[in-house]
Amino acid sequence: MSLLLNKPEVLLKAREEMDACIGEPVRLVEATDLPKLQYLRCIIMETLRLYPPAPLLNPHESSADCTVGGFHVPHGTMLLVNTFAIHRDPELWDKPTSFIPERFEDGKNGGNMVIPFGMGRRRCPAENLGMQMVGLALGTMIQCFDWERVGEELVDMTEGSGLTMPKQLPLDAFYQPRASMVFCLGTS
Ligand code: HEM
Repeated sequence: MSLLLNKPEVLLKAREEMDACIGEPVRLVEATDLPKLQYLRCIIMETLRLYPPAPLLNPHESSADCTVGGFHVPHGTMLLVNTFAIHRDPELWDKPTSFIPERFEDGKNGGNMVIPFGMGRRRCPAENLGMQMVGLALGTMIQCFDWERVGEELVDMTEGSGLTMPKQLPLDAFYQPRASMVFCLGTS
């Protein structure tokens, strides 16, 4: 949400995709809509690229001698994968620190590695569940509310301390229900 508030044109594009996908009669976004909401998916992937909740994957241990990228890795070596550095490598990514969901459009990402869920046998077993949960939560917020920053200045994206890359300052934003969605939000 913070990244979207700093780039309202991205928020608008996601909203347009959502409205076009759901059509009439208007209803809340559902899990079955998510495969069609490709731009929403790009936003989530770009967010996970910039702010992977596990910037350093769990420590892994090599179970056998092997050679990876020309480096000999003996059996029993502890391996720490720096997802944060891989996702922002300036030799791989154009404008690595910029939020550009379009880089994931049409399934393209320049062949670069994006591994917010890890990889291999110990990768997150709940990747699909995680993507659905985030897709539905973010999708509903985009679909149902109009969002605005509290002032002219951009949302401060400074990272706080912690294992999962929390923001230093919690997000403050103005939001109100969209007139067309009020009936979906319940009034009792
Ligand atoms: C956006 C949401 C999520 C992200 C970004 C995420 C990311 C990760 C990462 C990076 C790992 C470590 C992979 C590695 O070390 O190679 C992991 C492991 C794991 N995750 Fe997730 N996860 C998410 C949601 C979930 C959810 C919702 C569940 C459970 C319902 C879950 C259950 C697990 C489990 C059990 C492991 C350990 C797998 C193993 O060691 O074999 N994750 N996750």
